[in-house]
Amino acid sequence: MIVSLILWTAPLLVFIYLCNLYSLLPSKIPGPLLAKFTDLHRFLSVYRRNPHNEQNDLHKQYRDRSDLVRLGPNTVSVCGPGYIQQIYAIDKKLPKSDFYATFQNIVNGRRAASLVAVTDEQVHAKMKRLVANAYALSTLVEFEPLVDSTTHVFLDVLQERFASQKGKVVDLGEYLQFYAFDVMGELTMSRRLGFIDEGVDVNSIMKSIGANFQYFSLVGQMSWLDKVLGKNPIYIKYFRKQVSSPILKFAQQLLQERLQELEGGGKTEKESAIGKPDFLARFLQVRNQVPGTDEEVAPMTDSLLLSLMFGNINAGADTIATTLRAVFFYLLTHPDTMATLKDELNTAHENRKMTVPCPTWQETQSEHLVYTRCVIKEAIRLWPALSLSLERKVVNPAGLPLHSPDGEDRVVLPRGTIVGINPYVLHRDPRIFDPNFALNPSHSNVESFDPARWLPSTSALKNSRGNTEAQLKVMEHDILTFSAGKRTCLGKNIAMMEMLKVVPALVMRFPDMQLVDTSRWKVKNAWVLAQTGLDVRLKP
Ligand code: HEM
Repeated sequence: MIVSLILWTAPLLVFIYLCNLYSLLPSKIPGPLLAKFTDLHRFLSVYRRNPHNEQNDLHKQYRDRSDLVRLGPNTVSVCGPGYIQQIYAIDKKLPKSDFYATFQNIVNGRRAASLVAVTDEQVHAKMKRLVANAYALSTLVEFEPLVDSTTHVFLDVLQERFASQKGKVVDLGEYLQFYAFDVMGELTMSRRLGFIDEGVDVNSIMKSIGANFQYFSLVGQMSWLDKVLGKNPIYIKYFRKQVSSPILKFAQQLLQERLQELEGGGKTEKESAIGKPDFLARFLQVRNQVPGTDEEVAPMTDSLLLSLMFGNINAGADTIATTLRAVFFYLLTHPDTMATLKDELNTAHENRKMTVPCPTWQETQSEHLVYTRCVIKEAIRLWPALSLSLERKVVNPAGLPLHSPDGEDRVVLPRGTIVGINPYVLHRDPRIFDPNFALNPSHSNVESFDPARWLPSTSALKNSRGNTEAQLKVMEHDILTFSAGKRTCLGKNIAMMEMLKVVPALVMRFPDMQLVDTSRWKVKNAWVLAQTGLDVRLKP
């Protein structure tokens, strides 16, 4: 009996011993037992589509011992005040992990990485130099009319199809996604993708992007899997379509049309091709200006143009849709917050401080819409659209030193470690987002939706929580929804503008909207923290 027990357990012990050798991490970093030996732990967590909550629970469980939690043999999740700088600051020079490489597209048999997915930092720097201007704050004013026009169509369609019939229910979550995709189509290539008008997922574009996120978020946990599956050279050579995604096909078709205008057309066509206020025109202008031989920038090839267009829609549509769904779910389940918001919007409108239905970007930044900004800020805190660890790889042979805020807990993560912060988890750390936590640790409100936490102590609003400027600054600095450092979201300003326009527009147009049934609200994390079941009566 004892012999057979030894025979059975010996291979297991050898396996555990070998795995431990493979693991690079200092043993003092706590975490689940399985994560010590294999990435299967994090793979299964994403497979269950609930890694945000599971990782949040792990950090809560181990917080007394460490701000670091082991998610795999060489993967660490970090949560605590002050770590964003220690990991994402530009001088840390940590490249993105192979998780992102799985997100790279295949165009004509070759990898075509979008800005988000490129892992070679030199290639990224060259690409970014080419296009950063197109995303600058100064271009917002030019993009504004494109957002406004789509918002007007959106409101009219909702009115006509749903609000005009008392009691009719709309899947607002789905329509917010139609809206977000159409705005990105308009901004990128001056063409709505047709979702709002048709009221359906045209050419299954949304479905296909959703399926990509589901696949990549999963294989990204064991990135070698992608090399034997989707990026397998034999599969790519013999079985994969030249251009696989419907949105890539659509973008390719529009790119060809625009290139024909530019190359074959007369003077006016050329001017129109390059003079449009969209991203594609800006990218084409760059192509006209920058000679392809300059070593500091990447040549603007057709394939790069396509990747940039695709990247915009991929990065900017589902993220905004998810955030807008969260905003409306929170508003509709928090009547007091909704009432305060309506009050602010009505007062601003009556005092001619806000254009209706869409406030201008300038108006959204004014003191008259301070609570509106707090609502969005609180939604992106509790519901960061991308809710997996934003992984980076330690490449410095000396490793990456990390220390707790008081400097007492110090660790050096060895070269080869994958380290990251999950915004969903960080944003629930009461040490950062509940300034009263130190005084009253058993009554933290960090998990509740409370826009007033962002109001300064000087605010005249009656429900101000009275946070000091210094406390607010700490909170602002630890918001990671749009990432940080040199890989920060380039579309952040555009995203904020879009949300700060459409939320007031919807609330003003449909002030009596009601949630039909909260039990249909379901959440699945495929990197995008997507929800379904936001059924609403716009006119009860
Ligand atoms: C609520 C909306 C959005 C959220 C939450 C969001 C979030 C993010 C995050 C977290 C990253 C970095 C990922 C990482 O570090 O691993 C990122 C990158 C990026 N986003 Fe966004 N995004 C949003 C909207 C947009 C929009 C509207 C656009 C385009 C107009 C856009 C374009 C990009 C691009 C180009 C990058 C890559 C930047 C680089 O690596 O240099 N995003 N976004």
